[in-house]
Parts: sequence; C-alpha cells; structure tokens
Amino acid sequence: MTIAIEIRDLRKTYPRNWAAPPCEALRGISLEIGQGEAFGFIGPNGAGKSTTIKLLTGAMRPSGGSLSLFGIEVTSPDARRGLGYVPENPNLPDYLNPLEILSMGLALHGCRVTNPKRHCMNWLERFGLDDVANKIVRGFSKGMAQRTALAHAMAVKPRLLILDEPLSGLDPVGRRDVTGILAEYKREGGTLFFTSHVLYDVERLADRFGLIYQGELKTIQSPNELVGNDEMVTVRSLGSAPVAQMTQEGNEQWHAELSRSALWTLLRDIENAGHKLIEVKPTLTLESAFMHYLSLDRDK
Ligand SMILES: Nc1ncnc2c1ncn2[C@@H]1O[C@H](COP(=O)(O)OP(=O)(O)OP(=O)(O)O)[C@@H](O)[C@H]1O
Repeated sequence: MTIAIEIRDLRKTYPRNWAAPPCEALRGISLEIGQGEAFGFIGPNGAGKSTTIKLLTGAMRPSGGSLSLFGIEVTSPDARRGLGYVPENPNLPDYLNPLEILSMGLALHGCRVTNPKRHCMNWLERFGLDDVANKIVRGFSKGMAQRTALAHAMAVKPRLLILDEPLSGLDPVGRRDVTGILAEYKREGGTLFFTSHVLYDVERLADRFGLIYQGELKTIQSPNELVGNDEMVTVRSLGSAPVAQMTQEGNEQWHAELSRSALWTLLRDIENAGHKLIEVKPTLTLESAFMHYLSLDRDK
C-alpha cells in the first residue's frame, strides 16, 4: 500500500510571553495514512488539530519529528503537488471572482484539462456557486467562501485533500452537498484527511478516526468501534404531521436524537402519525466517543 501521509513523533511548541512557559501544542504524534483512505482527525478546541494541518501543508515548521506526503518530506514543494487544502477560515483573494480563483488554482497546480472554463464552471455548479461565478468574493458569506475554497481544492483534481473543519460555516443543505461530494471523491480513490469538532455529518466519511487531546493522539478507531460505544440514536422519517420529540429538517423530513430507551415510544408515535421511517442509527457524537475513550484511559 502506498503511504499518503506519514507523521513521525511530531512536536510543535509555540513560544509565549516571557512570564509563561511555551505552549506544547503537539507532544509527539505518529500516524500513517494509506492512499485512498479517509482519515478524520477529531478533538476538542485547542487539541492541536489545526497545528497538525499547518505542519502537514508546510505552512509551518515543526519543532521536532518529521512529516512526509507520498514519501516526500513536506519541506519540498514536490510533496505538495496534487494537494488540495482548505484551511478553517479560507483567506480568498477578495478582488477575484470564484471563476478566476478556480482558474488560478488550475494554473498554479499545472492541472491540464481540455476546457478549463467549463471544468471550473462544473465545479462551481456542484458547489452551488454558478450564479455568483463572476461576482467578486468580497462580501461573500462564510458559507459561500467555504464552498468557493472547497471547489478550488476539488477543481485541481487532488490526489490528497486536507481539510480543516470542512463543514464549518455551511448550512444543513451545504453540509449534505459537501459530504456527498467528499464521499464521491473517496469512492473514486482520493485520499482525505480532515479535522472536525462534530462527527454527526462526517461519521460515514472516515475509514478511521484519530482522537487528539492536549497535543497527544489518544486512539485511532474505525467509525464502528466508536459507534459501538454510543447510547444515543438518531431517527429520521418522512411525513406531514408533527411528531413529539421530532424536529422538521426540510420539506416533510423529520429528525430526532434520543436515548435508546425512548426509541420504541418514538417509533410508535411515528407509525401513528403515518410517517415513513427512513433511518434509525446510533448517534455518533464527538463528545460521547471522546468522553467514553477518556474514561477508559483514566481507568487503565
Ligand atoms: N500561533 C500560535 N501561538 C501560540 N499558541 C498557539 C498558536 N496556534 C495555536 N496555539 C495553541 O496551540 C494549541 C493547539 O491549537 P490548535 O489551533 O492546533 O488546536 P485545534 O485543535 O485546531 O483547536 P480548534 O478546534 O479550536 O481550532 C492551543 O493551546 C492553542 O492555544
């Protein structure tokens, strides 16, 4: 198997003011991610997720350890060839429009396509940006900027996608659309590394999740291993009549999160209301998986 990302004993220390000790953001992380794998890097605020991504993309130098992409040290520009990267708050050149931004990406990555304008427009359409393709991005909402940055990353036909909180700032429809595009990218053999606070939308995207806490990689688990520990379930149904405990998601779509013990009552209410049941599945939340893991860790 080709190794897409290799991280060895990665350390990063940020200096603080003279009175405070330096901040140890990463305390020796080691990790290997294979080509074609989707890896979710999850953890609470300040755990070290963004720091890891900045080091992986060569935006910052580590204090210790090593990182390589497809066998090449990230310090070499060759390592970043074919890398699609979207930071948490993309800083787009706000005097350009989305079409220009995507075209510039193609040129910078040396990405050859038969009809560059058509190619870029296709990606803008997929991200719901075709109407604003020629509008400068100054004044775009956070969600629109995020979608532009994602379209830019996808348009260069990346062999590796590194995304910092890819769904933050998106509305529910945007999250669903982007999750679908990323799932397709993965199905077609792309390699994906993303961070997230919230697993709800991305739980099915990752083959493995790494839990990072206070700069240490605490565990790596598959979604099934994480879900197996969860006591909450998510229910979705389709219907017109309201059902107690359920909230409306879209046109006639309903959704509830509840404990397993309350599930049967809700299923009866759904049946009585004449709804069609779409889905019942364990709810995977970062909090529950994370708290469960930490409680096991403390008991060792
Ligand atoms: N430029 C910096 N200077 C000093 N300390 C920093 C800097 N960037 C991050 N840190 C510190 O490093 C630690 C890890 O931060 P990082 O942003 O990597 O966490 P994160 O997991 O991405 O958090 P979030 O989910 O809030 O984005 C935190 O304690 C943070 O305060």
